Amino acid sequence: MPTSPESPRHSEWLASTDLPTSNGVFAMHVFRTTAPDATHSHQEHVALVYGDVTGKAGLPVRVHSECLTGEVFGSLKCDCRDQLDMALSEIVRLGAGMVLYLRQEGRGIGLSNKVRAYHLQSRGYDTVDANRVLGLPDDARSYEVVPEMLAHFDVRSIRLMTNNPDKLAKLTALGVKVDDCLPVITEPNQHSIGYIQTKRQRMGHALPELAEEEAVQTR
Ligand SMILES: Nc1nc2c(ncn2[C@@H]2O[C@H](COP(=O)(O)OP(=O)(O)OP(=O)(O)O)[C@@H](O)[C@H]2O)c(=O)[nH]1
Ligand SMILES: [Zn+2]
Repeated sequence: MPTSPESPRHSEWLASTDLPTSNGVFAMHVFRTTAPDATHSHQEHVALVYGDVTGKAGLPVRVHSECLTGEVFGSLKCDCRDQLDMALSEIVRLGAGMVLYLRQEGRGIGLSNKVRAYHLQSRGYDTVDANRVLGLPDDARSYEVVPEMLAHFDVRSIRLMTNNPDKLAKLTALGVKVDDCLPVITEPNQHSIGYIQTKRQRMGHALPELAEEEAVQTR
């Protein structure tokens, strides 16, 4: 997936190191958004790479958006951390792949807006309507850095680890060659089941219909 020499670059490679993790040893590469007009400019994004990916076609790739509340604090309101863990262990099982970790907190609306949306959700709004009440888009993410990150490793095509058809459409529109999608389906708990149902019902995610009693009970 070469980026054309005429197209503006949105990112640059900055640094890399080996990173031993509970799933195995990954190579961590840091990129920075550079284009002045790019959404979330000057953010540092990460490619977490496992195995030999150079020149590969059909490489398993998870394009993952930052979630401080779930991934750092263990919030049970979403499935982001479970999806990240699932993607990392699946990539290791498959022998090669990468997670592109993009700093687009709260589907791109930022941390404070996401916390405002959570406050509205505690008053009964779902995740889509909470954003709308705040005058924000349902999904403000952009993925311009993705083809450039993939081109850095000369990745030819990917198997996209997602349930989200909008993410697939946006990546394809940017020239990313997606051979197929690999589902990333997690087990809901009583705090996340409404959020996961909203993804299915209002955002078109390819997820199974769930009954409330299927949620894992937590404290
Ligand atoms: N605005 C908003 N963002 C949320 C909420 N819960 C999680 N997020 C953010 O949603 C992003 C993850 O998006 P999802 O739609 O869950 O998943 P996805 O990556 O688009 O889809 P998959 O690839 O199938 O996982 C992360 O940036 C989270 O911070 C919420 O209630 N409101
Ligand atoms: Zn989350």
